[in-house]
Amino acid sequence: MASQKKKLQGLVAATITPMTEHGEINFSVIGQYVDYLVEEQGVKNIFVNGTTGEGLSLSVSERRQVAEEWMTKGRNKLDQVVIHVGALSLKESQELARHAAEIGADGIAVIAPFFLKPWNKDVLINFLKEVAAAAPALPFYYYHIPALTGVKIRAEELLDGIQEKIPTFQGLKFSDTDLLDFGQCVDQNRERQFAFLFGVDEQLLSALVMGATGAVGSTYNYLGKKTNQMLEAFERKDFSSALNHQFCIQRFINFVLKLGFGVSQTKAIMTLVSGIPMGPPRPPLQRASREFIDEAKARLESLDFLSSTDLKDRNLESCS
Ligand SMILES: CC(=O)N[C@@H]([C@@H](O)[C@H](O)[C@H](O)CO)[C@@H](O)CC(=O)C(=O)O
Repeated sequence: MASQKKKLQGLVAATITPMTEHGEINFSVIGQYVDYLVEEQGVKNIFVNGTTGEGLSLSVSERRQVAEEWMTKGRNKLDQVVIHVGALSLKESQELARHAAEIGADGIAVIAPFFLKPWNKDVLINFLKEVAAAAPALPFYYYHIPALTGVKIRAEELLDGIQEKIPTFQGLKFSDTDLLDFGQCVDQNRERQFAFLFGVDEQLLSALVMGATGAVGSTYNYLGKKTNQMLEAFERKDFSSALNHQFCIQRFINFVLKLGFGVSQTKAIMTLVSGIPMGPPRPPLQRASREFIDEAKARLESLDFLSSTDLKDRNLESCS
């Protein structure tokens, strides 16, 4: 059985994997990155080697090293470190799960295999169960991201009876816009202590209303502070403020989505906002264009999401 850890809640930053200009992992900035998340963004939980972390573009050896570095640098600073160990190969996934347990991670998450795909719920559960069994003391999270995996098995269906099959099952990371599916996951499991972690940052407020217990996302790397203000407003039932915060966040995400937004752009924005070099993404992804960076920077400034000192006076639509 999974050891009784504190339930994962609040914001969880889906960490970026920093890289050098030569495409190697830049371990040297991870310590600084931890401090930035904790001190500047108020985010103390991380999700390592997921989509944003380009986990599936790294070798198994690199994934192990990245996980170790976050564990080492996060010790006594972070609350929880969840490692994504999903892979196409069950063996690799199990190796990564065992490794996560060895280094003292707080949980593991797994996406559905996306090349030779599971064709129904039972087949998917069997795969997940084999991975979870490799780390029997670690809380297990299913990472539902159908737009990227192409595995469209509804999360509601998957959760039905999952704990009987996977005793360490602890929660769901739901990266999809289907709030009916998400709401039903919460509604049908009310008596269980699952974590329901929403993964579409621009819609988080709606998911909170549906019962999300936390959120995992890329924007919490640099909009964590802002999103925490929304969570606090929601907590004190100040829904009007919570909505203002969400709209503000939406203004930015909507803007970059229209320009074309993904992991490469997240790396560029994080570099801009934190000052920590995140480097380029790994091919096949291409680095964000100069035009994107300039436009995103101007938008961040106009929304007051960049801590430039001289901008306050000419702020047009400040979100602070
Ligand atoms: C498809 C995707 O990358 N979704 C992001 C969101 O945080 C997303 O960037 C954000 O909502 C903006 O659309 C996360 O759900 C991904 C994530 O948590 C991860 O990196 O594992």
